Amino acid sequence: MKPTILVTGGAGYIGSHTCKALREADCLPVAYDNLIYGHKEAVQWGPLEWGDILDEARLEQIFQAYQPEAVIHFAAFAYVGESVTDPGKYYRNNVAGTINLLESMRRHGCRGIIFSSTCAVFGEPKMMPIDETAVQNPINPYGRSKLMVERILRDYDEAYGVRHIVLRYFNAAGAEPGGGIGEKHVPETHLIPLVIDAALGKRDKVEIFGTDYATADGTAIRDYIHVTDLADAHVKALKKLRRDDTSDHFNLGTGIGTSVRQIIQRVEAISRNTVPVRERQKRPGDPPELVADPCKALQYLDWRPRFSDLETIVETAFRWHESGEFRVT
Ligand SMILES: NC(=O)c1ccc[n+]([C@@H]2O[C@H](COP(=O)([O-])OP(=O)(O)OC[C@H]3O[C@@H](n4cnc5c(N)ncnc54)[C@H](O)[C@@H]3O)[C@@H](O)[C@H]2O)c1
Ligand SMILES: O=c1ccn([C@@H]2O[C@H](COP(=O)(O)OP(=O)(O)O[C@H]3O[C@H](CO)[C@@H](O)[C@H](O)[C@H]3O)[C@@H](O)[C@H]2O)c(=O)[nH]1
Repeated sequence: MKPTILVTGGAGYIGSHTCKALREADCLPVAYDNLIYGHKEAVQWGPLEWGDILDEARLEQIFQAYQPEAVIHFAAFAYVGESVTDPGKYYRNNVAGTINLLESMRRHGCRGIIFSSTCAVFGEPKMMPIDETAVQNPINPYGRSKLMVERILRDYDEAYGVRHIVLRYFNAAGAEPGGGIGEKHVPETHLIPLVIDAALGKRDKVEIFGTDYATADGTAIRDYIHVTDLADAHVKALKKLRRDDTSDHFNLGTGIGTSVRQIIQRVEAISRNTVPVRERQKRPGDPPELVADPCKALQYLDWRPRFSDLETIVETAFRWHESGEFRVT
């Protein structure tokens, strides 16, 4: 029997890519998603169970039906700006929803969870690159909701023996190299899909938020990590959880920073089109530079990014956006 893994948010961007990787690793991924932001067409490697993590009775049904060996927990709201204007929505979904999930796990003796955290838990770090010892001081409710869950996970480990691996992604990007699934957030706020849409003429321009940062070209620097590499890290984390039965946390990035202008140039090169830009003020709360120190993940997760060079990230994202839709590969 294949091990069953409950994947909350499995119809979303990173969740659907992880379901594919789980299936390739001979697991059965059960996607649990309320489809608020997910896409049922993205669920191709196991069943889709419609449901909300805020719905305790539905969670109970799912745990009874599948008795999952472990949970990979992506379901959350992730719009930083909205989290500032509507924090209650974020704490309820991201924090209260996670507590429901943990309670179901506890009741059913499910003792392992992999949690999607973010580099936003570090706020505006003083030292670059950011390793796992950096001070955690998030500057918006989204980042704080994720940090709260990190703390709650520690308490559940200590009190009930529920083990966790926290994976703090930097900027997820790119699309499945086979082309069947990719990034479709509605509304889209992420840089790479917006720049690609401008190159494809689906938007009239892209806005550059801040051109006077203290960086080489004045625009903000991020660490873009290919979604397929992130998916692989979840499979590796699952193996580690099984093997070691201890909780841990990892920063997931490449260690390489890329500026907004460098992204635009790369999209222009791949699309052979000019991307019209408009220079704007900095977006509030955007740090100038966020780059991971991935050494701990490289050493202890036995993980190597394979698709995260800028060329492959932009190329796979461009091909997927050009075709425009999910399809079975
Ligand atoms: N995309 C990034 O760059 C990035 C970076 C760091 C962390 N993260 C985190 O990774 C996770 C996945 O991000 P993504 O980009 O794939 O987002 P996404 O919106 O594509 O996926 C999230 C999924 O969760 C579902 N969902 C939300 N609330 C739910 C609820 N209450 N019950 C059931 N399902 C619910 C949505 O319908 C969606 O399918 C999130 O937790 C996000 O905070 C993302
Ligand atoms: O139209 C745009 C959109 C973005 N940016 C800039 O591009 C960079 C990347 O922005 P974006 O793609 O929106 O990602 P982040 O704001 O870095 O946030 C993402 O990455 C975080 C981790 O770094 C996650 O926690 C969030 O969920 C996820 O949205 C930032 O400097 C933005 O200011 C622009 O200049 N123009």
